[in-house]
This record gives sequence, structure tokens and C-alpha cells, in this order.
Amino acid sequence: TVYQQLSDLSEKKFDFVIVGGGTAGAVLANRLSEVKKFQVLVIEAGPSDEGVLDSQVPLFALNLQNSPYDWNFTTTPQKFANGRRVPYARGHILGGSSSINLMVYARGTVDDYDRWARVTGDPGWSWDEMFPYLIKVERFVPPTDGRNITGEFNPVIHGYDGMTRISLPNRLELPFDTNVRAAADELGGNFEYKLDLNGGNPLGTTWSQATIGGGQRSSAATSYLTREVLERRNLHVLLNTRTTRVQRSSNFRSDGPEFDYVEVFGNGNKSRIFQATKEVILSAGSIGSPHILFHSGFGDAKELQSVGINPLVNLPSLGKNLTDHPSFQVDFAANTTELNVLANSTLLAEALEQWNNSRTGPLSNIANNNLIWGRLPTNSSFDDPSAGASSPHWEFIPVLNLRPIPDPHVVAIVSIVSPASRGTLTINSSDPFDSPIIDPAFFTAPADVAAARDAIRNIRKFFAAKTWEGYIISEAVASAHAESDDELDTFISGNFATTWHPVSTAMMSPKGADYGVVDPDLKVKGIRGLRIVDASVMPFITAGNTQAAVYAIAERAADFIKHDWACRKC
Ligand SMILES: Cc1cc2nc3c(=O)[nH]c(=O)nc-3n(C[C@H](O)[C@H](O)[C@H](O)COP(=O)(O)OP(=O)(O)OC[C@H]3O[C@@H](n4cnc5c(N)ncnc54)[C@H](O)[C@@H]3O)c2cc1C
Repeated sequence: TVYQQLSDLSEKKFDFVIVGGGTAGAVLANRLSEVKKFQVLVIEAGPSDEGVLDSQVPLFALNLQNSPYDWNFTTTPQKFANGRRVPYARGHILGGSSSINLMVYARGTVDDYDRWARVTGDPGWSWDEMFPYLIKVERFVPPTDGRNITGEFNPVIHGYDGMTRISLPNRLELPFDTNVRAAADELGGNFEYKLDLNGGNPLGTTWSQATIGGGQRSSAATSYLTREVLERRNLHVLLNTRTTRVQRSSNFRSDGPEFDYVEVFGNGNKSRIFQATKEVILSAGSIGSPHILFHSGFGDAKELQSVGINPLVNLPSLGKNLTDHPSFQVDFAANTTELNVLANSTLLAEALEQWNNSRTGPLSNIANNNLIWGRLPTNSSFDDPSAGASSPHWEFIPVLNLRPIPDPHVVAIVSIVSPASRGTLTINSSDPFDSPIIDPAFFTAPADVAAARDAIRNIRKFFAAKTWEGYIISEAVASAHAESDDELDTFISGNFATTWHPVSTAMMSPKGADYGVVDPDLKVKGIRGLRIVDASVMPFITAGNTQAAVYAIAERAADFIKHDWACRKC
């Protein structure tokens, strides 16, 4: 059942209360409510995703930022950007960030997951053990243009009867895509063609895969919270309701207090307390989950006292280790007749009609059909921040006609995907409605700046391939004259933003460790009744776009929870 507002729901007690109906929250809502005897409540601050066209049409995804479906956060002034602040979107809608993201589907690498297993002491987080969960998430479907996709992906490493629809590009951009392939063949090395980015070692030039099925976005809401699932009598999804705190009951035992109450505010500022008789699960994301915990008295005791919050659970790691992939773009003028629907309202109207009729055409795709993944040379003078040899340092996304301008152009989007910089999430007030202070500390580690320079030099090498003669005309002035390290740094500093991949603000650590926020079973350390299941628990960021890993974490967490509550057959 879906409740549009707090006053529509009269029950107060549930077995499980899940805070956040986002990517991880939707997975848990589905999996836990498979058990008929579990009464499950999901509390989501945002509205329903139903009928939100920008969330359905893949190419309209960018319209969702700075909209009512975005929390519209902003970072602190970033040091490497001379004090510039960076807009920091998070999904504020059922499905969370999976309903507003750019849909790239990249699982990360063998080394990423094996590092998780090593640093948490739980082999269950390794690539091999997580692989079945990655498969369980995925329903690989053919693109809507009907082309033969043999040779564009590796069929044996995909799932075909999972939940979230994943597909290759629905439409090729020709000759742009042919040129990308030809340049990869011509240059080899870093750029060599790789059959599939999702096999655990993406290095090279790969076709994009995206959370799109049948030409439209497949989000955690559309895949895990289908109409059928929402009709389950034991699943209650409460929208437009904000959780402010978790609270402890009087249930004290030697193994710690139990946090089983959830305080919420609905429209008109009406508040209510819900109780979980089994567990409260925080799935409010890397910003939302620690934010709620700070206001509930979790975190560094001194920092909490300094803003007038009574510390209850001393967890100094909470909000620390904020890790994200910084991103910037390098533009090139192109000589091509491929059409830019974003720059022409007649073409755009035709494209929308085509999408409405058949879910095909330019709007059925994300902006990019290719991804290129590279590593710094082995003689680099920095300690390697990556998880290992299979993990790239940078991701370079070649995009044709990204901007709504008539001049044909190519944009290289760069992300630093194995960053060494670590930021913080903190608060500066005791009012849970005030935004948290987000400081990703982008590019504060020299290794990240070195990776960014290396990416730009590789991009230039890529577009200097013979294949592009007559197609790529010149690099745009903003970066064209940046040659030395200092000049490149000035360009990067003035232009970087985020890829919106914050993780690790409530990171896992081994059971018994005196750092970290959750144990490898995702239970919050030192207390009972509370788990965190979302991107915040990753001990390190994956060297790929983060949603795939979040889906898989949530699938594994659902198994932990079912197992703990003696549900071995479900
Ligand atoms: C603009 C954008 C583009 C991205 N592009 C990609 C991409 O192309 N590929 C990729 O792999 N990843 C991408 N990501 C990242 C990816 O979407 C996230 O890593 C992932 O979805 C995070 O899942 P989560 O469950 O941790 O959090 P979310 O999915 O963000 O879910 C958190 C939910 O909790 C709710 N919530 C928060 N606080 C409260 C509260 N106090 N009370 C009630 N509810 C609350 C939120 O409204 C939200 O619905 C992108 C993200 C963004 C924002």
C-alpha cells in the first residue's frame, strides 16, 4: 500500500521500518515483504516517481537536477577550486538517486570487491561472493533498435531474470561510435577494445550499459516496487514524510541499547513515532543516513556537543571518509552532420513523439554509448589509491553533442574513479531540517590531480588518432592551451564538479574494530536494532559508477536480515 501523506497511515508498529525508499531501500522493501509474516514500513521524504516524464525518458535525466526530485545540496567552498561550491544532487523521490541518476551501469572491479573483503574481514564482500547478487539484480534486455548485439557484450556474465533492466545503447550514433571503436583499434594500449565493462576488469574502451529497459529508465522504484509489489498487504510505503531521528526504547541489555523508534515529520509539520519490533534500517543514502544519526546523538561526542546535541553513541568515524568521484569536461569542435536533438526544438518534439510511440530514437538513450577506463602509468610517484590492477584511475566518457548548442561538438567527460581524497559530512546545527555540511575535499590528494592530468593527456591522444581526421576539428579554448601541469591544474580547478557518487560516510569495518560505523553484517556498532544499508557503508568507493554496487549490497543485506530473523527458506 502507498500512503501519500503521514495522516493516511494509522498503524504505529511494524516488524521493519526502512528509512529511505531509494536504491537500497526499494530492494529491501521488496525482499523483506516477500516474507508474508513481516510487516514492512518504508518512509520516503520525496514523492512518488509515477508519471514523472523526466525520470522515464533517458535523455531527459539532466532535467531532474535542481527540481523538486533533488535534495539540492551544495558542497562547502572547495579548496582546489579556489572556494567555488559544487552543486550536489541526491534523489528526493521514490527510487532515490536511481530515479534521477544518469543510468550508467558499471559494477566496479574484482579488486574493488576483494579489497572490501580484505578490510572488513568478511570474504562475503569479495567479487566471487558478490557476483551472484550482481546477477540477482540484473535483467539484461536487448536494445530497442533491434540490432544484432553480438560482440558488444559478454553474455555469460549477465543476469537475465533479475529485477533491474540493463541494456546496451538503444541507438548508435554513426559515424561517431564507429570512430570510437576504430580509434581504440588504431591506438591499442590503454584504449584497447574490451568486450564488456562488467566482467570485473573494465580497462580499455567498452560499450556503455545502462539501467534502461525497453527504451525507458529502470530505477529501483520501477523494478523493485512495481504495482504488484506495492499491492502486497504487508508492505507500507509512506511518501512525503521526513525522518528526523532514531530513538532508543527503554529496552537496555548488556549488548547495548536498542534503537527501535523512528521520529518523522509529515506535511504541515505533524510529527509521529513509529516502532520497529525487529529492526530499523537506515537507507537514506550517504548524506541522509549519517545526517539522521548525527541528530539522534551518534557520532563524535565532542563534535555533537559543540552543536548542542546530547551524544548517545560515540562513533567518531560517522561522516568521515566521505569519498566521491570528481568530474570535469573537455570540449572539442567537430565536423559532422549527426543531428543534435537538444539544440533544435522541432527535432526534439519529433524525438519525443517517436519515444512516446515506440520507445526508440535519441531520447531512449543516455548521452553516451561508450566508456573508456584507464590507469596512471606504473612509474607514477604516488601510492596507488586504487584497489588493484583491475581498477581504473580515470573514466573517460566520449559524448557526441552533449550541449544544447547548434555547433557539432564532442565532450570528453572525465571522472577520477579511484580517488585518494577523503572529505567529511558534518552538521552545524541541532535542527534536523538544516542541511548537513558536505565537504568532499575534491582533489586535496595530489594523486587525484595527477590522475586528472593523465586523463586529459590521454583524451588528447585519443582524439589525435588518424581515425578522427576531418571529424575532430579542435579542442575548445577553455583547455586547449593548457599544456604544463600548472596550466592543466588551473583548468581542472576552474571546471570540476561531482559525478554524484558519495560513499563511505558510515563505512564498514571488521567486527570489534574501534573505527568504522557498521560491522560487516551492516549492524551499527555498539547498539542493537539498527542497520545501515546504502552507499554509505562501502569501505572504499568502487572504481565505477556506484549504483550497481548499492543494489548488490542491498540484496546481500536482505539475505542477512532474513537469516537473522529465522527465515531460512525464503
Ligand atoms: C544526478 C546523479 C547522477 C548519477 N549517475 C549515476 C550513474 O550514471 N550511474 C551510477 O551507477 N550511479 C550514478 N549515481 C549514483 C547512484 O545513483 C547512487 O550511488 C545510488 O543510487 C545511491 O543509492 P542509496 O540507496 O545509497 O541512496 P539513494 O538512492 O539516494 O536513496 C536515499 C533515499 O532516502 C531518502 N531520504 C534521505 N533522507 C531522508 C529522510 N531524512 N527521511 C526520509 N527519506 C530520506 C531520499 O529521498 C532517497 O529516496 C548518480 C547519482 C546522482 C544523484
